[in-house]
Amino acid sequence: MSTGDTPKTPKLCTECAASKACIQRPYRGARLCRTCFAAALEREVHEQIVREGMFRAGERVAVGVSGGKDSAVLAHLLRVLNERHGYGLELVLLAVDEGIHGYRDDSLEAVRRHQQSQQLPLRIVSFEEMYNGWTMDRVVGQIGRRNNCTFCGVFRRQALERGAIDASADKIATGHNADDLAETVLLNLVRGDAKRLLRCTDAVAREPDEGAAADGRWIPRVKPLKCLYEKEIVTYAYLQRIDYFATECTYAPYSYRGAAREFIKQVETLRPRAIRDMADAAEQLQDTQRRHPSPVTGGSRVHRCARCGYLCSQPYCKACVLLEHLNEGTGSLATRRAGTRLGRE
Ligand SMILES: Nc1ncnc2c1ncn2[C@@H]1O[C@H](COP(=O)(O)OP(=O)(O)OP(=O)(O)O)[C@@H](O)[C@H]1O
Repeated sequence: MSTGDTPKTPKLCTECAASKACIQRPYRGARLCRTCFAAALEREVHEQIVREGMFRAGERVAVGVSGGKDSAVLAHLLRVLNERHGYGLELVLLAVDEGIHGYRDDSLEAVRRHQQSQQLPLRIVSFEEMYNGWTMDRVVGQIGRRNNCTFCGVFRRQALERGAIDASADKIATGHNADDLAETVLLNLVRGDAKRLLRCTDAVAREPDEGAAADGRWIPRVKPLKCLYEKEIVTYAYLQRIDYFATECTYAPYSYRGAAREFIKQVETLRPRAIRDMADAAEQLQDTQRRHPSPVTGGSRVHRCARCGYLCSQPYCKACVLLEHLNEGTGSLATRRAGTRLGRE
């Protein structure tokens, strides 16, 4: 046999030193086998939940599910950990139908399959019902493909909030992972939004954000998967045979976030730690700001939107401003003016 044909010895798991490693963890570099990896990931998410004091016994938690990998894994993990560690939570799946034909209708099928496999109650709310017939397909029909993600993000945030209130939930859990957080840090940086930069990596939202409250209630949001890399979530889903909808949103290629994602993926290939380090840097800045508060990054005054009553930092909330523009046929101007005042008022 020539040297070129020498079979490679499989790398063994650094934890048990017995089985073949299936993944190299991007942050600390450990190579783990299937069993040790799944155990480590579940332990880390549990530790994160406990460390951050994410939940209290008896709470009803609305798990935001889109049919994608992150929220499918989140729903699975919360159910498993809730049973294993006796958190005492009541879990309910909450899906928002943004009205994107050929994307959300298919991914909602995956959500319905998750409901069956997880045996959890499911609630679906839609843009069409909440925003007077404005599905994302209609929004794009008016404003085109550029900037439509702004509408989707603002409306979805409020839709999740309203759905959670209808479900009498105490918390909203989302499947944001470390890659999502790194993208958000970068986007806030390039937008020059120092306030959001400091709080965008919180595992538990500490204060209400735009659109994040109604009827005097504020439902805190939690991100139990914030330290996991996308690659780890995909591997875990594969190992646990969690099925999910893998197609990208029809409108994603035109988004600003898409550019940030590509950049971060490139950086990750050179330095895998970079993803977690970006979020850690934002957290360190936040710690410094708490010790030495500055007017630039301090909390903004929050009050009720004069139209719908949701909390906002401007006279009207962003959802109302965007909706008003759509109704007047000036949606493409809206992203420049969102958060200021309504056209006629
Ligand atoms: N249509 C939706 N309905 C309910 N929750 C949603 C919806 N879209 C997103 N979310 C929540 O917000 C999180 C982050 O959403 P994002 O748009 O970044 O999708 P993602 O990173 O592809 O996540 P996923 O893999 O779960 O789709 C999701 O994990 C989920 O918890």
